[in-house]
Amino acid sequence: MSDYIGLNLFEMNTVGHISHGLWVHPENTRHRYADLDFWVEQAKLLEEGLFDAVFLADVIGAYDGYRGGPETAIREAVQIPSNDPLLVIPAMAAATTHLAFAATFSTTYEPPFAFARRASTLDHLTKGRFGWNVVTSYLPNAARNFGLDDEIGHDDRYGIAEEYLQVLYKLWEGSWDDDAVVVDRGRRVYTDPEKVRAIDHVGEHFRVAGPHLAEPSIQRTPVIFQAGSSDRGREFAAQHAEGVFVGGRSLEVYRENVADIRRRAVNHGRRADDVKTYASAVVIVGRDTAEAQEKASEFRRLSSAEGYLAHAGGSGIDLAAYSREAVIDDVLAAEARAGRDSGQSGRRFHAPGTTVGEALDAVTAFDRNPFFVAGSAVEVADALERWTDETGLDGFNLRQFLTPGTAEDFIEHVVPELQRRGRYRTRYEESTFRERLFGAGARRVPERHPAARYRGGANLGGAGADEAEQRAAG
Ligand SMILES: Cc1cc2nc3c(=O)[nH]c(=O)nc-3n(C[C@H](O)[C@H](O)[C@H](O)COP(=O)(O)O)c2cc1C
Repeated sequence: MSDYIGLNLFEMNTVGHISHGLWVHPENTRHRYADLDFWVEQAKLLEEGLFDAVFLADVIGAYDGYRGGPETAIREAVQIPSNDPLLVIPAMAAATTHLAFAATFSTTYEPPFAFARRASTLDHLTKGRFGWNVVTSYLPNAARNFGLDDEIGHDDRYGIAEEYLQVLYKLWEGSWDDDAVVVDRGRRVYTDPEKVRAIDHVGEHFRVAGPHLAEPSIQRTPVIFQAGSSDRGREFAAQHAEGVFVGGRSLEVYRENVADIRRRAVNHGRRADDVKTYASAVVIVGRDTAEAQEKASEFRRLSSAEGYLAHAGGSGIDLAAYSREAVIDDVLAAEARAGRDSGQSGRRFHAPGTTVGEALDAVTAFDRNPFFVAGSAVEVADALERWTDETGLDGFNLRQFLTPGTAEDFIEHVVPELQRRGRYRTRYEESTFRERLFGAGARRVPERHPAARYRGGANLGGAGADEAEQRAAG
């Protein structure tokens, strides 16, 4: 593990991502999210601050579970209005040379072929600085936007995601040889057809002929991120992810979850350090403790409890509809009986025995996050060091209160402090995303990653071969 603490800015192409209500703050510029200059300015700032990456979340539906409709989310700008995360990346890439870009895209609703090409295009345009956060989506409204009456069941969504990745790996890794493009003007051969092949994938969910339309990009497979917290989600992450967002109620639980994901990765034939682990960092920094605390009070005052409730209700469970004394476990059991998927919300709403009232307070209070620091640069750096050293985490996704204020403050105050301690880079070295995480030369996934088995056109064809192998592996 590198001594450097990894740092991504947690973003979304929207007004209100996770700090609800703060768009009203006079210094917040979130209302500019639809202006390309907003993204270019941010990218330049983050590159000055030597960040690893900007990480773009995404959802493809409205949060309509709270009070029976989307009105609160719409009024409070809770992830709506929102724009496509992929489309702002080329502009940010053109304004920078090192900063990487991880964007979220769902495996549940759009078939894989078009996304394979979009991702390859982004990896080309960013010169190997593209990463993909694989999600299966959790909003019931998203299902209705894509022709379904309701969400596909949680584990079935992961089943689809497995096959989705198989198709992508075949296209990215197996369809074109590295030396396929020859650009031989004399012989009039642009690409050698012998070195480009169909994938002829026939599976339970997808039939994709190929060949891939994009030629090999620098990384081929983008750096894969994942944030699953269920058992199924962790297994998926352990097989595929190179960066994992870990959650937990306390430092100790983070430590267990980091160890758990590494153990699972090893069980899948990977190395423990093939997976980088990240936590959300909720940081408010000031020139001194008092200034930081003052900012925190102001953020508390401007926060929107309704916005947080609309966000929490997006999974289809409206906690506010229950009495404060009700116990979460009973609520989730009742919701499950009513056919609603309570897995994700259940984990979000915390420990067994928690009441609805306690959960509502936690959901609406940013300072209940296990990693919350409002303090001086020294205090913030102390906390970042302690957490990485005591949990095995590799880095953090910095949550924004103000744009660009949160990142500016962090870069002005915390970055130099971490650099003094030898815990933060003083210049970029490698500029592809995977090399930034795994060192010089690691542009492509390693041999032990499941994408590598399609290299050179091996193992293409139906999904049957993969399934037989998985069964044999137990
Ligand atoms: C830091 C972080 C970022 C996430 N970003 C997104 C996102 O942008 N879009 C999305 O649909 N889900 C997102 N999720 C939800 C996860 O993909 C996942 O569904 C959730 O953690 C529950 O895990 P499970 O799917 O294994 O039940 C995120 C989760 C975390 C912890």
